[in-house]
Amino acid sequence: MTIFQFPKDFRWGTATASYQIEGAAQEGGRGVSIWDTFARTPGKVFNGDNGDIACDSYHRYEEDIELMKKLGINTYRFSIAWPRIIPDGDGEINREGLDFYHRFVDKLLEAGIEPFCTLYHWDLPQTLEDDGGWGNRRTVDAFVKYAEVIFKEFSGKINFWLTFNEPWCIAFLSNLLGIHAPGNRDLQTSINVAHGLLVAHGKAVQSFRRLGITGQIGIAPNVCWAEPYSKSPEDQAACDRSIALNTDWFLDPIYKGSYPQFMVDWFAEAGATVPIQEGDMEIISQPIDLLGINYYTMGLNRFNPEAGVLQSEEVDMGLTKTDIGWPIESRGLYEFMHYLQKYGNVDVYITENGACINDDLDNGKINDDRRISYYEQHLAQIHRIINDGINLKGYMAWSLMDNFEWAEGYRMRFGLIHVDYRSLVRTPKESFYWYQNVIKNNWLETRS
Ligand SMILES: CCOCCOc1ccc(-c2cn(C[C@@H]3NC[C@@H](O)[C@H]3O)nn2)cc1
Repeated sequence: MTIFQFPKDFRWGTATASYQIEGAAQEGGRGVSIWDTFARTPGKVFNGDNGDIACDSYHRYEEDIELMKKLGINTYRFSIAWPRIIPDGDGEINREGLDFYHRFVDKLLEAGIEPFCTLYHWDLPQTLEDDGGWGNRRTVDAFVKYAEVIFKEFSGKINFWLTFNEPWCIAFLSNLLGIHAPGNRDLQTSINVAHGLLVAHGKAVQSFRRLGITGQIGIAPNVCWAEPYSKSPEDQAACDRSIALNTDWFLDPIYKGSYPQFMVDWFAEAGATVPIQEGDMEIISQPIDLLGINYYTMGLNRFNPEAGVLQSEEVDMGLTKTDIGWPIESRGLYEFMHYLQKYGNVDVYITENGACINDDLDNGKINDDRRISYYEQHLAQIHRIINDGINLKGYMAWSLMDNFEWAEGYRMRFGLIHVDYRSLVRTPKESFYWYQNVIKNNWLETRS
């Protein structure tokens, strides 16, 4: 048994997102999002599941906050649904939507829990997608208007802000691979989306500074750490492309004011170019205060000319996998955090980390020992990272509770709390009590 002590001001939290937990999709003046549309498109989401009810957190948020208090977290990452605030994307403001989030945030603050707010966690108003989505500057301007409404409403209540969750998913998973909403499958479209969201990010940060909003603002890329299958230059290059598309493609423009040239050249070969307008890169590279990092797994990659636009394929490493099929390898988090140092020792929060383990109720308990093992391994890496002097300031487990896992629907469960989707009864899993103990002690006690 080993004890890993964490810094006294380390933030312990959990994370969720609006479309995945709220439900009440046709209530409170909410408009239609691209995920409402995508989920209703036959074949896009497992079992035809959708977010109409989800965990019903729109109505049950007080119960959720009681469970957060019981867990002992001091930070809670959530997202605001743009379609609740400006239902048609860039028109009238919906006061009822703002009032819902005021009630929610006030309850969090009452419970002594720091709100950590994501402005955009994938639920784009459908009207804007109908008019070209993130590739249309109208959407960029609409996002800035939405962000300014939220900043002015919640300045002083919310002090931690993220503009976008997982830009790689927004751009490439959703517009090149077509696996998430809106389901496009086009390289140029995905590059246009990536650029549009980066400009929107930069403009929102400019507004944040101009309006004198309290707190810190950043963005939350997801990590795809990968190592080469062999020492061949081709396999190493395939690895580099895979990592870069999740990380450098977004963080180079933000921290360096330019895209990674080797990737720009790679896409040019494929006939796609970045639609940069005069002044864009200066806007995108506004200084930010923090980074959210979402880590789940890592890959072993090799060159394969048939393997998609990156010509990079993952090889099965024979590692234990979670129930969604992702290899469990916490070392990738450690390696990635050192890779990230090329942007400087910036303040980082792990804004998502967790395991899909589909254990169900067994005599009223959920003995999700595999999830405990996953967290134990990854928190041990977090401790190593902090010990190496990297400014890792906090950790948010994905997720507080089981919820709508996008194209997987409700079959994939990431929660510390089990949700019965018929009764909506919440049941803390054994991992909930394990994490509760880590938070109470502010140390990790490994079992081996
Ligand atoms: C066959 C080709 O496959 C390509 C990869 O396909 C995927 C699918 C899904 C993901 C994915 C899902 N999550 C968890 C979410 N993060 C944000 C939060 O909302 C969680 O629900 N992270 N990454 C990645 C890649």
